[in-house]
Amino acid sequence: MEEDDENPPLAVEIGELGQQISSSSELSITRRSEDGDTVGVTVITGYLGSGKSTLVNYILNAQHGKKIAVILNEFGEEIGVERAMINEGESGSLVEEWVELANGCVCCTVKHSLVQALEQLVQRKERLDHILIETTGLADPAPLVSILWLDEQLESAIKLDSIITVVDAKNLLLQLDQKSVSTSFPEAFLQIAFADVVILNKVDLVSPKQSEPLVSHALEELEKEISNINPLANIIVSVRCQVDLRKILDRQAYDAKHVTHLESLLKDSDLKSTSSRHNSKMQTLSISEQSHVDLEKFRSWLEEILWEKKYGMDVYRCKGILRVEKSDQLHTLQAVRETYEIVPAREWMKEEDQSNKIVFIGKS
Ligand SMILES: Nc1nc2c(ncn2[C@@H]2O[C@H](COP(=O)(O)OP(=O)(O)OP(=O)(O)O)[C@@H](O)[C@H]2O)c(=O)[nH]1
Repeated sequence: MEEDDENPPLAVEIGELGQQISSSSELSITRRSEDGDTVGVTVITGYLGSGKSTLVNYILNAQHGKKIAVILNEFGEEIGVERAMINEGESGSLVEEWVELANGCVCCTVKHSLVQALEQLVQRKERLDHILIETTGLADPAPLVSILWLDEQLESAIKLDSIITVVDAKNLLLQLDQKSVSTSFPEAFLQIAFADVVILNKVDLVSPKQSEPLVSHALEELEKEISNINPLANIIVSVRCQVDLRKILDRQAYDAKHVTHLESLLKDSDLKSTSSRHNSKMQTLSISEQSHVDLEKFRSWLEEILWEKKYGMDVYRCKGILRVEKSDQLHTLQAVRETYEIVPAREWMKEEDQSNKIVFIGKS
């Protein structure tokens, strides 16, 4: 990139490779912007070639009036290839600011770099509304989540907004059937299991020579397969990732005070436990229980499951709504792997079903 004296590109120096951050408490992203707002971070994951870059480009070029920065991380690329791009909002014009992420996979080797890149972007917060992180080959977003999903009390300047998984409609079933080398599941499973939103992309390539009813049947099957893996994810069907941005940005999927992400739990009084036909070990377990829970006992029980794997369960994702003893507040439960949070969200409404509802997504 050419340097221009008057308007030099902002290249962000990133820390050394291999510097690991083991817990979110070591992080230093604690500055709050002057107006007190936090910047939402959306993690975009998905199988090779599913359409992640297409989505990022679509978001950057859309006329949404938001200033959005993107951090790109491509495993195995040369250092210097990656960049952060910022959409200047109103005009929709792109300003490229280069954030050079060191070579490596976000989930293991460049966490520190990522944190620094985020800090650099947040420092210039007055110009930013949202940050996208596009990842490649990220089978397990849990470590990333532990970086981004910070407690509000830490006064973080950034906030995990949601995890979006882009899925290739033509190849999904093949990808689910693939043998995995590094984990006990093909990575396509894990990416869907962790997603808050699944974009079922490339639907134009699903049986294009067949008649319309057959195509919609094929799509229904795909949606069913995704729901079997993760019944809590919102599924959006797309061609070239042209989606309604209101459905993917500002989801606030991890914001305890924002319970819309748990709408499906509230609505669905009859959640079913499921398992994917492609890998019978990947399961969803749903619990619905009317009695109030003792919060301390509940925490111990949950910690036994998440931390001690007491019942042999390996939980990737868990969401729930709790009816807590001696409280008129609906409490929300969120867990990603071992990290969990239970927070009072709002008062129960008289007309709603005041049951505890919990969904576990995982193994065994
Ligand atoms: N036919 C069709 N092609 C698409 C669609 N979406 C994306 N593509 C094409 O699929 C190819 C891969 O898309 P990318 O956006 O680069 O996918 P990616 O997930 O970023 O790929 P990697 O970075 O390699 O993981 C490109 O040639 C896109 O133009 C779609 O909905 N339909």
